[in-house]
Amino acid sequence: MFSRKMPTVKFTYFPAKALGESCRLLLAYGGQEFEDYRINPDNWPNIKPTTPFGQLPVLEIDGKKYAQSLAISRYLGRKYGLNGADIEEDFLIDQSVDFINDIRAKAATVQYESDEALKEKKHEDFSKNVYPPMLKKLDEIVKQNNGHVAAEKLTWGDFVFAGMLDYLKVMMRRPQLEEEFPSFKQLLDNVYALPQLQKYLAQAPDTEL
Ligand SMILES: N[C@@H](CCC(=O)N[C@@H](CS)C(=O)NCC(=O)O)C(=O)O
Repeated sequence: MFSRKMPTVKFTYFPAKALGESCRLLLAYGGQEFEDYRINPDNWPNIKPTTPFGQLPVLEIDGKKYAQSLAISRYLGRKYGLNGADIEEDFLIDQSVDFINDIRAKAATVQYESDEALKEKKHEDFSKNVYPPMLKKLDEIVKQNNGHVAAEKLTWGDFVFAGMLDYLKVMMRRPQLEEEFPSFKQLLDNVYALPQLQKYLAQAPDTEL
């Protein structure tokens, strides 16, 4: 009789949701026990050289390291049956996730601008000209997919959106985003109400982003 040893799983990220939360949520969804290692940012210079790309998050399964938040989310999504039914659905999930990541990247150019005057100027410009059409498009996609990012069903792409939303809200300075777009609230509810997530959510530290 073979007995399969449970893998040792560790997920390392900063003490934030941001790019890490979709992975944590997916591990919880998969019923995978894991060490939720939220590093003290003071230790980052020591940890950085041990990571595959000098960045976090990093997932470790029995010592093997997996990097890049979206690649990890896609991998866990496939592992736990949250991918598409065929390559057409997989494409639609990837397409929406890439678009969500485009929104994040735009907002990050403002958030991480070091020149304060330029930052404010950019924020004003993006709030008027960049975010509204992107958010409108995402709203259309989520409405067309009945509260999901693609394929009219729960996929790993929904976890990417749900995990990243607080980060987007802070960077875009739009705390009322779900009120502005009830479809986003529907999507969040579709993820956060999942029974598989309740144990994780009950003990996860509350972080702003
Ligand atoms: N494309 C990467 C980006 C990762 C990334 O930018 N990580 C940031 C934190 S959110 C980081 O590690 N920053 C510290 C550094 O680059 O030294 C991913 O999605 O995982």
